[in-house]
Amino acid sequence: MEQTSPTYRALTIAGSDSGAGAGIQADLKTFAALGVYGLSALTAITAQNTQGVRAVLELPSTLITAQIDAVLEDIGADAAKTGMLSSSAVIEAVAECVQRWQLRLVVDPVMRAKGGDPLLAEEAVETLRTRLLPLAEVITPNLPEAEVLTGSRIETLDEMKEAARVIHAQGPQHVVIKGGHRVEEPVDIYFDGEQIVELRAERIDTPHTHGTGCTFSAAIAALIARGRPVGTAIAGAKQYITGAIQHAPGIGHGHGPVEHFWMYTEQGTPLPTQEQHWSPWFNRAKEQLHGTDTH
Ligand SMILES: Nc1ncnc2c1ncn2[C@@H]1O[C@H](COP(=O)(O)OP(=O)(O)O)[C@@H](O)[C@H]1O
Ligand SMILES: Cc1ncc(COP(=O)(O)O)c(N)n1
Repeated sequence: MEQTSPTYRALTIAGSDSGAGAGIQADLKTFAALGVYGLSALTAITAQNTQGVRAVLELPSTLITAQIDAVLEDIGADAAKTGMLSSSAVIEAVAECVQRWQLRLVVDPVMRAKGGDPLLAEEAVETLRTRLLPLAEVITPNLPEAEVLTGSRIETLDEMKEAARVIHAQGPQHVVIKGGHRVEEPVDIYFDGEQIVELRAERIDTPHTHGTGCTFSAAIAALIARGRPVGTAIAGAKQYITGAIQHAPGIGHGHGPVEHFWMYTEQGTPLPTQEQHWSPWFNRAKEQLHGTDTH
C-alpha cells in the first residue's frame, strides 16, 4: 500500500484583510505553501487594501471561542498563532482557549498596520502582556511593538538584544525582535533564554512589505507544526519571508503583498510534498543558527 505522509495542522487566530496580503489570508497561504493544513478563527474583519485600513468590525468573543472550539474538537492543531487581537476582551477569550487546549503558540503582537492604522486598542497592551505573553512559546514583535512592550527606545543591535531579554522575562520562551523597520539591514534578534542569535538577510529595496510580520509568524507556526525544533523553525521562517519579499508581485498602489508561493512559481514545478524540498532552506537555517556570533 502507498504510504501517506502525516497531515500537519496549524491554526491562525487573527483578523481578515480584504486585500489578502496580511492577516488570516496571509497566514492560510503561508500554511498551504509550507505543506500544513490551515485552520482559522477570525477575530475581526477589516476593509483594507495596500494603501490602508478603511473600517474594522471586531467579532464577539463568544464567536471567537466558538470558532476555536469547533475546529479543535474536530480537527486539532499541532501549533497555533495569533495576529490582530483588537481588544482586551478578545485577548481574554483567546488566552482562555490557549490554556484550555494547551496550544503551542506563536504570538505576533500586532499593534498597527504598515500604514500606521491601529489594530489593537491601547487599553489592550497590558492584557496582552499579562494574559498572553506567559502562554507564548514564541513571540515576534517588530521594533515599534518591542518599544511598547519594553517601554524603551530601540535603535541599535545591542538595544534589540537587551529588549529581547526584557520581553523574555515577561513570559515567552523564545523571543524574535524583527528588524524590518531598521534603516540598516533587516537583522532579526533571536533569544531562546540562553543564547542570542543574529538572523541576517540583505535588505530588499521594495515598498511591498504588507503582511511580512503575519507571514513570518505563520511560517514559524507551520514549521513548528511540522515538528521542527523552535530555533530551526525561526531560522527557516526567515529564509521563507526573505524569498517571499524578493518575489513580491508588485500589485496595488501602496504597500503590496509578498509572494507566498515563491518557491514553487520560481521553478514552475508542481507542488512538492517531499521533505527533501525543504533541505536547502534548513541547511541555510542551520548556518544562521550556528554560524553567527552568539553571546
Ligand atoms: N525590506 C526588507 N528586506 C528584507 N527583509 C525584510 C524587509 N522588511 C522586512 N523584512 C523581514 O521580514 C520579517 C518581518 O519583519 P517586519 O517587517 O519588521 O514585521 P512587521 O510586518 O510586523 O512590521 C522580518 O524577518 C524582517 O527582517
Ligand atoms: C488584519 C490584519 N492583521 C495584521 C496586519 C499587520 O500586517 P503586517 O504583517 O504588515 O504587520 C494587518 N495589516 N491586517
